[in-house]
Amino acid sequence: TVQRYYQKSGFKLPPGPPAKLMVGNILHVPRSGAWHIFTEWYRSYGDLVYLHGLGNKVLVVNDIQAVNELFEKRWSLYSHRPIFTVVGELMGLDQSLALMPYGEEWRESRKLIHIALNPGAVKKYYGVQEDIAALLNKDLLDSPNDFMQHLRLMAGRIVLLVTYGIFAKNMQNQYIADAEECMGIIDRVMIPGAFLADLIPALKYLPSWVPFQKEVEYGKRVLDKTVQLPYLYVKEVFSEKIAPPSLTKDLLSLGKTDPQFNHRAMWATSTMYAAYQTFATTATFILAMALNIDVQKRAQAEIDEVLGSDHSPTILDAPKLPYTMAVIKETMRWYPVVPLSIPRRTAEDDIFKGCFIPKNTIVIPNFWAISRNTNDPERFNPDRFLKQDRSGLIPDPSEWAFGTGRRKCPGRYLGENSLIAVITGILFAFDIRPLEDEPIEPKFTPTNVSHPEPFKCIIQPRSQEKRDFINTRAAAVQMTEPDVEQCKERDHLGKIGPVGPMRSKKIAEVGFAQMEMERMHDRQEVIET
Ligand code: HEM
Repeated sequence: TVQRYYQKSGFKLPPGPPAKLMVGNILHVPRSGAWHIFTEWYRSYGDLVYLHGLGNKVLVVNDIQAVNELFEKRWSLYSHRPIFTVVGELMGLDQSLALMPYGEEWRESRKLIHIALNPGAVKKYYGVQEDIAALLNKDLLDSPNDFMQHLRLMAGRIVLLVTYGIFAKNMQNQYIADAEECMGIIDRVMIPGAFLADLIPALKYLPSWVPFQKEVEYGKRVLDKTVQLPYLYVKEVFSEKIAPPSLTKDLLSLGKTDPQFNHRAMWATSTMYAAYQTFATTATFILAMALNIDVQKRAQAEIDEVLGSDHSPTILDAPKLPYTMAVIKETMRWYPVVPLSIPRRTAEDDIFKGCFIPKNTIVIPNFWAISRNTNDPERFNPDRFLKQDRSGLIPDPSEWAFGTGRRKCPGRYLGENSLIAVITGILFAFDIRPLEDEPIEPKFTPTNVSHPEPFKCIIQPRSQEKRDFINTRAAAVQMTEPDVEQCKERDHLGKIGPVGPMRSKKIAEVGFAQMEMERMHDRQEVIET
């Protein structure tokens, strides 16, 4: 079909690596960490790289101007999401705002989430974010070697507090544990092509008897729990008039009771997966600081000079700390944690830069290539964001690392504030350095949200005074975890029935297709090597 349209339109498809054999070149893309190979292809083929195979069409866009032109100016064509057969259709995640197709339901859900996440509304969470940053510092003081775990808890705590008003004492908190499990699954399966059923949706109807179906069932169960339980908890305490401030409380206060609203509100508030991005960015920051002591010292000197040593930074101090803010921007540029964003899908055929882009093409903005499009890209250099004349320089990551156009990240203000609270708080209190006998080799996970692989470094309070300060500040935080018994699945599940429309009855039949395609994939590799 592509060929026919292409001939009819008289325009060429964008360039790309040649399709090979039956399965085409999509299967040549590593199933994860694809941004590296995409960026190599960018160097060979240019801003637009086209891949196709098995009836799938993928356009990788490697240039920020081109991404803006498509997603902002041509939003009506470029605001759909791909159909993720496995994680979306089969597990049910296509009911969430992030994967929903563009349209009325998406608009209504986005309006709801905007109530709590717009630039004005997020101000009411400054205190919560600063308190969580203070608790993080206390955890880093008590067990610095577990810093990755502490960053995870910090990120989960912020999203849980903002969306549901629930404080989590530790990672064993039921909601955090469910969300972690859920995010692990999403991360593994959300890369297009991670499951071959995503490439060949029709195969989900083939008969099957193998483990893939179990993964789908399991994923769906975990997703249901993660979405339902905290929402239902807030509903319960809201009816008792004891719900603390939160996005869910704001929505329940609208007084709508119809099942459609309930369903929409529950899915709109289920943004726990967003905690992963905050965790990934702060972990990247720790890594960058351990590798760039001079940058760290300069930011600490700025914080000391502007704020003195007995006043921990607040989010409102950000404008007074330009170098520290440049460190945050450079962290987001040096390693963009969502290197391929969340892809889009074309609603209709289009012509762009003299090339034909067919309807239903998956469009992937390659943030990784964009982040490398600057002088000496591997060097961690915050100064690149301080130059007076920024023309010709890489744009500020807040203009691209959260996406662009109508589906740009609605959590960006909240996310940026979390980064400010946490990063300035750590720089204020701690020195970070590598172990003397164990140099750090930076490695990142090849997952959809990519973060540093575990590494070792020393995180120490900068002085006895700072140590005392960390303890006093953390002791001042007044938060308690709600009764865990109320979080238990048995209290809530089943009260409102299935979370969404009934899913395909053929779920049980996907496995065989998956296995068959895996075998084809393996065979393909054998043929090529
Ligand atoms: C450092 C933190 C974060 C980064 C780097 C980030 C990045 C992104 C990116 C790249 C997208 C895709 C946008 C596009 O298609 O153009 C996105 C979407 C989204 N983000 Fe974030 N995000 C962050 C934090 C958050 C937070 C804290 C929340 C909510 C509490 C959130 C909620 C969402 C939602 C709901 C979407 C889907 C929007 C839609 O499809 O309409 N994000 N984010």
